[in-house]
Amino acid sequence: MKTILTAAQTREADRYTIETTPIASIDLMENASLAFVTVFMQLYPDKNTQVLICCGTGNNGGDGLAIARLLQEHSYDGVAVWIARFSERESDEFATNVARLYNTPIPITEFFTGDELPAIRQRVVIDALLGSGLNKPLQGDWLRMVEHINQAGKPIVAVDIPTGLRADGMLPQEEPTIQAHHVISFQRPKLSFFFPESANAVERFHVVDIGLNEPFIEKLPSDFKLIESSDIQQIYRNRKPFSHKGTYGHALIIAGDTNTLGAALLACGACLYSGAGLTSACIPPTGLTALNAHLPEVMYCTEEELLTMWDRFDAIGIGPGLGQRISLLEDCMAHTHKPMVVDADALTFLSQNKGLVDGLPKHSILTPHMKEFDRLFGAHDSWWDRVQTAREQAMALQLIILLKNQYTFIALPDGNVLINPTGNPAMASGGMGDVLTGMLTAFLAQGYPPRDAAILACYLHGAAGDRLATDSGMAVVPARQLIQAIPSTFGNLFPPH
Ligand SMILES: NC(=O)C1=CN([C@@H]2O[C@H](COP(=O)(O)OP(=O)(O)OC[C@H]3O[C@@H](n4cnc5c(N)ncnc54)[C@H](OP(=O)(O)O)[C@@H]3O)[C@@H](O)[C@H]2O)[C@@H](O)CC1
Ligand SMILES: Nc1ncnc2c1ncn2[C@@H]1O[C@H](COP(=O)(O)OP(=O)(O)O)[C@@H](O)[C@H]1O
Ligand SMILES: [K+]
Repeated sequence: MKTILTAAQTREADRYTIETTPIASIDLMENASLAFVTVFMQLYPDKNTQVLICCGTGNNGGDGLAIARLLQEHSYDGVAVWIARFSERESDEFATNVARLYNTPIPITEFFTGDELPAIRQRVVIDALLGSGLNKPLQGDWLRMVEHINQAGKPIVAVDIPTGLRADGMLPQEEPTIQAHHVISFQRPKLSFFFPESANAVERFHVVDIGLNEPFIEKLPSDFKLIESSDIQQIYRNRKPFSHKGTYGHALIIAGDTNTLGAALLACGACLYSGAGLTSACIPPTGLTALNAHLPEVMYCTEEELLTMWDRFDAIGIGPGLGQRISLLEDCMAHTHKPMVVDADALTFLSQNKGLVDGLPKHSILTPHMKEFDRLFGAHDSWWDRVQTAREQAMALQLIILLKNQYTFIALPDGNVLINPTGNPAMASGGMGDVLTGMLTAFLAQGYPPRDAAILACYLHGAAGDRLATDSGMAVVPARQLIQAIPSTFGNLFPPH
């Protein structure tokens, strides 16, 4: 897992690296600029691309100047530089890079307060106006320049962070920023990239290693950790020789009502395809034919039969499409003390009966989307506040709260908040959450501790969606199709020995 840093911690890591390694600040800037250029050249391999690099006079601007020089050295002949001279101050590294740039043929135009800004004719703009040194909202000439660049309608590639965007997670809704198509960020993604309020500023981000001291970074205190594929490799257990269905647990999905049976089928399908040894479905009798037709591997269980069967299940997932059958949640809580997965209608029921939340088995996994979360824990104006509440409630209630979004936040009882990096907007369609519930239940049934089950399910759910969107070119990924992609996603990540 990678620790996500605040802007202040990044400066600390910067300082520490310079003090303890034989590398000068200007060379660190050169590393960063080289790393930027490597990714930029993959994005825009045509060396005839006309590129305008807009620089401030701090270190972000210093990066921009070095990038201009490096692109020119790589035979990009149409590079031009603008320098925004709206501040008296310039950093030492900026000054060094200006001097270096004057030894090249690259045209440089400087703009002072009130200067008119010419039309932008280049094909791509690199934004190196302000970086993580931002300490107030944009205004005056800075704001005018940022709006001018956005209005040019050209693809923008931001250096480290789009100008105007705060690095940390607390983001006011209305602050103007550069609207970047790509952000090439140094060493770590900024925390703000994972919050929906940054959607206008960041379309896609890439992270490049610039050589900051990793052991130092990983010791810095942070509540936020980014899940990586190596975590999944560590957690996931391949299926064993001589194992049988009993090895992989018996999962129960309590879901569906007369008109919402699809949700139950999706959750059961996901549970089956995620490797539960046995899957049982407690659905209404009207759904039996559909269950047999669509998922013959899944067993049916009536509400009455449940009364004598609770002990047979290794894990229970409850809620998708449960509708009027919601009293089953209380039955379930009365009879099982194992961590369970609580989703959808079961969450709504909890928000109407808040006293019940305390009675959930410890380390149960709650999977609210934004609206379900706010119904349960109160309205929130920003995602930062919502994530803070998730963190506090996960600790107070000793539950795992999966706050679902493009980047799902996994708030753990120990106060850590894990961020899942996989998934994409092709997955934004009904039933996707039901699939996640099925996956979570399957991993609990297979004996993964709840924290590991949460990490595995979120990561693989998103990774399956990414495979379909990226490798198979699907613009929209229906939930049913995602289920079918689960086994091959496992297979690709963990090839059998
Ligand atoms: N850390 C690393 O690992 C490495 C970092 N590197 C690079 O350094 C970048 C950070 O550089 P930085 O600290 O010089 O700040 P930067 O963003 O250029 O701002 C400059 C000055 O602008 C000002 N200012 C602030 N807000 C403002 C506003 N709204 N409107 C107007 N002015 C505003 C403020 O000065 P003040 O106004 O407070 O005097 C601030 O000091 C980082 O993003 C990365 O690109 C790499 O080179 C290599 C290694
Ligand atoms: N833009 C997106 N990028 C990645 N994942 C997404 C995106 N939109 C939705 N998802 C995922 O799809 C699921 C949606 O859950 P939910 O809203 O409960 O769906 P439903 O109730 O229709 O089953 C979540 O796991 C969420 O992370
Ligand atoms: K920038």
